[in-house]
Amino acid sequence: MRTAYRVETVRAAERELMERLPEAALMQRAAAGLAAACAELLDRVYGSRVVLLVGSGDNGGDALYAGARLARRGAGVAAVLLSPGRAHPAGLAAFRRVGGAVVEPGRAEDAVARADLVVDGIVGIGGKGGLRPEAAALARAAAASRAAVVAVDLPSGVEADTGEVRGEAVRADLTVTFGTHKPGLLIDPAREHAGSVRLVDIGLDLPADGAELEALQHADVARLLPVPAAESDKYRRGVVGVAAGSDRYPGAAVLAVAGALRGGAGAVRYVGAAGDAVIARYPETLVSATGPAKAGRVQAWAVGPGAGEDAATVAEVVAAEVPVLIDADGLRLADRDAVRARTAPPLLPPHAGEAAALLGVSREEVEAGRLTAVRELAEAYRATVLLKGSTTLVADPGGAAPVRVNATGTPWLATAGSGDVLSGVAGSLLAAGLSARDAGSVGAYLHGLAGRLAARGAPVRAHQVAEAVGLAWRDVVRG
Ligand SMILES: NC(=O)C1=CN([C@@H]2O[C@H](COP(=O)(O)OP(=O)(O)OC[C@H]3O[C@@H](n4cnc5c(N)ncnc54)[C@H](O)[C@@H]3O)[C@@H](O)[C@H]2O)[C@@H](O)CC1
Ligand SMILES: Nc1ncnc2c1ncn2[C@@H]1O[C@H](COP(=O)(O)OP(=O)(O)O)[C@@H](O)[C@H]1O
Ligand SMILES: [K+]
Repeated sequence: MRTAYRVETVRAAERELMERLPEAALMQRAAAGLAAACAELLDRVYGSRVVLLVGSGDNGGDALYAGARLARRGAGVAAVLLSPGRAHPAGLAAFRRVGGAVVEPGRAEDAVARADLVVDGIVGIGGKGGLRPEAAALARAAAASRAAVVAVDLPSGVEADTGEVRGEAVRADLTVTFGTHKPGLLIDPAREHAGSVRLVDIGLDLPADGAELEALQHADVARLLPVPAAESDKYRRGVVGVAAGSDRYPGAAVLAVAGALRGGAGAVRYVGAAGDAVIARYPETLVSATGPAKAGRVQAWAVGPGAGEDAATVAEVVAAEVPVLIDADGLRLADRDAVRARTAPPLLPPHAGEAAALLGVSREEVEAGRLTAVRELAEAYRATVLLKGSTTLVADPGGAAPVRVNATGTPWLATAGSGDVLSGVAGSLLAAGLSARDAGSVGAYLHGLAGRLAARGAPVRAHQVAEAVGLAWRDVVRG
């Protein structure tokens, strides 16, 4: 499991560790990791041109100490000091001792333009809001130059705790972060500014139950996948009910069933107007002619994809005793009070547009503040909410558990019907006995990986994503 902690938790762990260590030891650990990552990126340190962008806090201190290390290895290192009188004194002294140069005011953008590597030590976890104007000008110069950009701890200007980017921010090729990931490194739009992320262990002791975010890895997913035992039969493996599709949108039913057949349940039962289309494509489906309430034994329902205006079916599913997933048209048609009144919180997987409609805000607002949006929705609907998109987030109501983040996906998944496949996969996992939180996050993990495997860098259709879920499953199990 990969975890990310909020700034206040990082600072508390840092204080506790500093009491036991000699002065500046932590910063030296950070700088050593940072310099090593820079050296790797440069390939040849000797003779390379490195420019440090140095703010007035400890983030700038890290950059200065790392710059001193690179200078000792023969790089030509110059520092741009944003507030010359307030740069980290010991870091600056160490940098000057090895012959590091300070760039004169007025020459900074020119130096950045000619650099091989720019180290962004403007601001780290002490940052507030977007970059101030002088810093923003340097970020633009770095983006315009051919230099590689390495961010220290975080790309300057992004919000560490939320992943929001409220103004201008540095765009890095690599971010070297210390002690733990910060939420902003895993959630868009900030994640996109970070480039690839390398974590340097500086010995911080973080509380096991205090993470803000967690990201499942292959091994975590492998442990959660439902695997039939010797005594299993199709009922024990779980029957998932899919209530989807309409005369107008029969394809959504086929795609949701395609996902459900590959999500680990023992059988898929279908109710709705698209029974003929479903059975033609998937003869293994149990098609019922009734509504959900009379359809027969089901351990979980997935309702909503392509449902059109069929509010009655959605209401029957919302009233069901078993776990339910409510998606797409179902999100619009479901009665909020009935959703909130359920004993077992349902799983709701909106995309940003659907989430915006449920919250009564704009889509842009949801995309700019994904973490806030997913938490608010989970509270408003007393539901486990899976907010889809470039970084998928899964939040439980109550706010106590870390939000799960999934990054296995690819933008190729932004294709019509791929969300219907996810509904089927996650519904199937619910029927197999996973909690809403696990079904959502394991479903998103498999679906994202399936998208990647199916696309391999080219356009992909939703059906191919469903077909690749088995490949993703095997990939996870193999480790
Ligand atoms: N907390 C930890 O565990 C460790 C922290 N270290 C480093 O220390 C950093 C935190 O240092 P600080 O607390 O001194 O804070 P920072 O250096 O992150 O930021 C504070 C400085 O940034 C300026 N600033 C704030 N918002 C700005 C904006 N929007 N535009 C331009 N400038 C802005 C402030 O005026 C202040 O001078 C970490 O990010 C990391 O790089 C490491 O040295 C090792 C351990
Ligand atoms: N930029 C992106 N990067 C990664 N995954 C994405 C991106 N955009 C969309 N997706 C994924 O693609 C799927 C699209 O679902 P959805 O928007 O509901 O499509 P549809 O309604 O056509 O089925 C979701 O799983 C979502 O997370
Ligand atoms: K930084």
